[in-house]
Amino acid sequence: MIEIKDLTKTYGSFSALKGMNMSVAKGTVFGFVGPNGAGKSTTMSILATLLAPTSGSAKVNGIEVTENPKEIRRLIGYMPDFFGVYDQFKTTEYLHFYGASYGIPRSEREKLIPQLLDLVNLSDKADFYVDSLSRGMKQRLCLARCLVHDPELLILDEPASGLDPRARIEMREILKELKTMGKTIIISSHILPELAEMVDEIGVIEHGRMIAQGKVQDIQNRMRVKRVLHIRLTEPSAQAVAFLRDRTLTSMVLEDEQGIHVHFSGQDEEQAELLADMIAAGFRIVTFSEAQTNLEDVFLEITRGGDPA
Ligand SMILES: Nc1ncnc2c1ncn2[C@@H]1O[C@H](COP(=O)(O)OP(=O)(O)OP(=O)(O)O)[C@@H](O)[C@H]1O
Repeated sequence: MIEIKDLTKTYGSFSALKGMNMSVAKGTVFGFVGPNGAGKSTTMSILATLLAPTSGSAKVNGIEVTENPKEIRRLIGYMPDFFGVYDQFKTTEYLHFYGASYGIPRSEREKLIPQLLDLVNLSDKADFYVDSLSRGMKQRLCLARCLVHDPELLILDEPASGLDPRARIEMREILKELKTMGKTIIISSHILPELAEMVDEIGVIEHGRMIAQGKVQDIQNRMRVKRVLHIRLTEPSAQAVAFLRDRTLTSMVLEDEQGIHVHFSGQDEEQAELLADMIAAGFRIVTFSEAQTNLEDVFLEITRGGDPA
């Protein structure tokens, strides 16, 4: 659905994108993550045909975005990170306005708009002024606006930003529904653990380059060069700490009231060996577990610098 190759964007002498590569298959929900200023919005604006790239290629459904922007706009629904919502309109009028802009006849819009309002849980606000909606409701209305022409691809720039936890959950539920409808969705966010639950793939962008892309689990596995092990013995043991510090695959061995925490750079086999060796050495182990890493840890690990590959 999306194929980006060597995409660059410079603003004056500043390079916001320095050779972006990214591909997203049809039907995928793709989480676009990266620190502030990494180039997420720039990439999304180029895909949405609102910004011209400096060089490189960005295709949606095989069509170069710069060559046929009109066709691209039929294919995509774009939700920017900042948007205005014409406060003097009522919710229904607002959607009629956008529907009409896409050339959808009134009779069709009359059927479509109640369905869209239902999808984004705003049916009870159909006759309210946009001005009177809460921020979360306005975000949902904006999402409905993106769906008016039934686009295949949704480009959502931080759709959950500024929402309270409850409103974020509501937004997540709507996105899940859109996924089941077969839409391809690119969503940028800083709320990474939430993203992990709903995306099929993530792409991590830093300093204008994609530094890791793949299935959430694969990236997590790749990044788990260092596992954090937690070992609790029947009683604190300076010998166990010394034993662990002596091993080649361990680092940062620390003991606190919860037990011993140790960074471990081996894989499953070596981890099993470590446990067996500790038991053989006579340490009385109560628990030996691996701390779960989540997407937040992965993100921090990756963006700490360097290419994880
Ligand atoms: N119009 C512009 N003129 C000059 N620099 C710009 C312009 N737009 C963006 N930039 C710069 O390009 C870089 C990438 O910005 P972009 O908005 O794409 O980042 P982002 O990853 O979306 O960040 P955030 O998470 O903060 O929204 C930033 O350093 C930004 O300051």
